[in-house]
Amino acid sequence: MPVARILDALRDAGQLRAVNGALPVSIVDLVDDSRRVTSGSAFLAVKGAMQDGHAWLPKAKDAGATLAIVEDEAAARVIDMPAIVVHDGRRSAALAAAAFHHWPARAIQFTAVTGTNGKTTTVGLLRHLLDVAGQRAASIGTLGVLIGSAGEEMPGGGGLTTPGPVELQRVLRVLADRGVTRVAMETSSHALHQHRVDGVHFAAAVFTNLTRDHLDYHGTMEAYRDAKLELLSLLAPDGVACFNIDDVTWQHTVAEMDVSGSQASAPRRTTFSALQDADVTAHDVVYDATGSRFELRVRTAQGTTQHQVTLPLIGDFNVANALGAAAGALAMGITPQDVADGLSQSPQVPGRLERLRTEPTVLRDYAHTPDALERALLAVRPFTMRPDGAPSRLIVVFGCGGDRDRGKRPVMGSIAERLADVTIVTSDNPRTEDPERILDDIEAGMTRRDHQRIVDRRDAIAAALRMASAHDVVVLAGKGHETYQIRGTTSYPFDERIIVQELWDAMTQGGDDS
Ligand SMILES: CC(=O)N[C@H]1[C@@H](OP(=O)(O)OP(=O)(O)OC[C@H]2O[C@@H](n3ccc(=O)[nH]c3=O)[C@H](O)[C@@H]2O)O[C@H](CO)[C@@H](O)[C@@H]1O[C@H](C)C(=O)N[C@@H](C)C(=O)N[C@H](CCC(=O)O)C(=O)O
Ligand SMILES: Nc1ncnc2c1ncn2[C@@H]1O[C@H](COP(=O)(O)OP(=O)(O)OP(=O)(O)O)[C@@H](O)[C@H]1O
Ligand SMILES: N[C@H](CCC[C@H](N)C(=O)O)C(=O)O
Ligand SMILES: [Mg+2]
Repeated sequence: MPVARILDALRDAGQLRAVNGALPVSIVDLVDDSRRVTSGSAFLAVKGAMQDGHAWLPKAKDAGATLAIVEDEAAARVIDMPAIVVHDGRRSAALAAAAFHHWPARAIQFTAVTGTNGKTTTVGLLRHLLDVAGQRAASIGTLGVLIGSAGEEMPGGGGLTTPGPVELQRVLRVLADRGVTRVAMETSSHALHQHRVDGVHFAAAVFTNLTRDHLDYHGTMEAYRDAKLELLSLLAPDGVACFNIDDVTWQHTVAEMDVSGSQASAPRRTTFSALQDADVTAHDVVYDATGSRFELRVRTAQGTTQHQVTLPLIGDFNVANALGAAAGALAMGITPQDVADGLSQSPQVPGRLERLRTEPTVLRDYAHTPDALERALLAVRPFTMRPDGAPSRLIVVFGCGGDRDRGKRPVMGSIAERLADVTIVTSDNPRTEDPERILDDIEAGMTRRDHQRIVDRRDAIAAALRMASAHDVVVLAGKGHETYQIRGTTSYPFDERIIVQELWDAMTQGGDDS
């Protein structure tokens, strides 16, 4: 790939500061991690959240890198490495990667989904809606890269909700080459703050909700919100911002935009709501143990239309996610009737209130924030019932991830004991923290003292299964689709679908392996 193409892209974006030494005419690869350098590649040194990539320049050179892209001119000069010097390493990473992969985003129309919860579910619904409307669609997010309504898995994404800038452009190139023309993408606050998606212009951006998470990284809720709102600057000129106005933050944002609405800079926008007047709304919602039924109303300049939806996803929050997906799909030109029909045939989203077995009902769910845990437990409560109508029990097994926002732990402890009949506090992904201390943090928010504390998550699940009677509901919260548990810096196999099956077999076949 000619280096001139990268130089042009950086110059056009105002990022090029200087060129040092004799640059190679072409490079074979472009990477932002010295561990991925191969002979003849370019190494992008990024000043990261944890460390400064410039420190890895000598290693990159030893591994065969022939070009450095740096912010810090001296770091390359001192090891005599040809360098392109840029103003902002992070912004330049996304642009250089886009140029290296020959601007794959130009062949694709994008919808972004951001918010604390509901992103994975919403991009899954969008992928399905766009695909059944006849457009080859993919989604990128926590579940990886999935293509088509059935969600064919494609390797890539690097295990992040939003891939890093270099990986993202690589993935987009593969998708474009495979004929994908529509992509629904989770855009995390980390990604927006770190400019991972710069260079992608979104035809629609869906804002789901904003509740507590990631304060370890952003510091305050205001900074977290502002990171999410960075998405507005990535909207295409005629792009549409779709806001959930049942969320107080986004309601305020829309109100502020309405005040400044005459300004040319205000983006086009639509609103969605399950509770109040908006452009896309749900009426007469009826919930049951398999999903919900509602009337979808779509208001446009031409008037309002009504469409019946039978949504096969459990819980009121999934009605909100369906409305967000509907708003995004409508902004992408899908007709309201196709949206309603598509929602009624939605595939399940792995690990989101996913039923692993019945009698007792065991659900695994990805609730790892206070709001998600509350919404998930409230959604399940109506279905805890014996055949004679007497209540049965809601048993929750949950923990909190290590090396993540500590402040959410006691809040989640308090929510669990308020909303579940039995709470078993256990580990999520402890990462490099002491698992017992994480449990201490959770318990600090609990006052009832009648919960169980079982640090080993497999043992905790076994205890829940042992105590559950046929009509009880067990919710395994926090790990959802994950098939591993991170202890220290190692990922160990941990698939709750398999674990529940194994434990159940052991219990019912006489042996108890817990
Ligand atoms: C805090 C954070 O967000 N870190 C992410 C970020 O790293 P960074 O750019 O800040 O880099 P860094 O770790 O400080 O290192 C600086 C530079 O040195 C380089 N390096 C580092 C070591 C080495 O040996 N050689 C080397 O070249 C790194 O590749 C990097 O370019 O960008 C990298 C990709 O470009 C990510 O891999 C990395 O994810 C870490 C592993 C992570 O755990 N991230 C989580 C918190 C995250 O991003 N989560 C969000 C949101 C989740 C959600 O709400 O859904 C996500 O999008 O997944
Ligand atoms: N709209 C919503 N509001 C509140 N909670 C939700 C919503 N949608 C889903 N949830 C809950 O949050 C969990 C995570 O949902 P989902 O994976 O769709 O969100 P996400 O934003 O992609 O999460 P992550 O930030 O981890 O990628 C679900 O398992 C469910 O418990
Ligand atoms: N995207 C989220 C996922 C959290 C999943 C949960 N199982 C945990 O490990 O805390 C994060 O990286 O914070
Ligand atoms: Mg997600």
